[in-house]
Amino acid sequence: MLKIEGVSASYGKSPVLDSINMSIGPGESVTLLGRNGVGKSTLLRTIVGLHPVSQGSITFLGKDVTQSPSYLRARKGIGYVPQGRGIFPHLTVEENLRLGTAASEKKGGSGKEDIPNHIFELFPVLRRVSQRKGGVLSGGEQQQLAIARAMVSKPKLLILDEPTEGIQPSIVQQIEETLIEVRTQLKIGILLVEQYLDFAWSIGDKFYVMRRGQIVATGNPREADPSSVHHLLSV
Ligand SMILES: Nc1ncnc2c1ncn2[C@@H]1O[C@H](COP(=O)(O)OP(=O)(O)OP(=O)(O)O)[C@@H](O)[C@H]1O
Repeated sequence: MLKIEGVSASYGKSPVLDSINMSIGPGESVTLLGRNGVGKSTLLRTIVGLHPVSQGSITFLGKDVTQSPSYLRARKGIGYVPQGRGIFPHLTVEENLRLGTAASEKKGGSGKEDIPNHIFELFPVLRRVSQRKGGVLSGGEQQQLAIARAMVSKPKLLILDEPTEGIQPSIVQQIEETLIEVRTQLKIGILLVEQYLDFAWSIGDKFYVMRRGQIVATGNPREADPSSVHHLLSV
């Protein structure tokens, strides 16, 4: 579904990504691990079209999207939940969700469409707080809103940048259960950047470890030895 081949990127003259190769099959769940500053968020930003690549290609559903603007990638089915959530604090939960419909390909993106029912089934708490402003929600509720907003446009691949950052453990578990449902019931692929290894392990079909802009290991969490991954993440 997503293929990244030889992707490099930089900030000015500083190289950040160095010949990254990665693939995600339909409905597959992939976690990207790595210490702070190794380039994980930058890689996600190149996939969604918010940062240019200097070399290599990104193919989504068989089409080269390397040069496509981010709104077209969203319409093709790439949903994105950025680090820090990126919700609109002064808009209500419902308004935030309606903005998510603007990325939808079929509806033409007027933003006036109904919020699909399955969103409130996946995130029951959002129905209860639908008229509250995004900014007054708890951290966990804001994260659920950010994920729900990306889901409104019915993505085929959902990309999440550290969804558990700054969230209390009980809510982490809720988010984990929601993502498992997204994958198993809705058959949506997931690419997840995560520092919290247990969470990454329970969700992923495949993992990649990044170090200094390169992929240094990949494997299946069910077969890999977690201690060797711990080691890679600690050196
Ligand atoms: N806008 C920017 N301009 C210049 N350098 C940047 C910019 N954004 C990130 N960097 C640098 O690029 C490198 C990779 O950053 P990136 O945010 O992709 O890493 P990360 O692995 O996601 O880290 P974290 O886990 O802390 O979010 C870091 O050295 C960072 O300082």
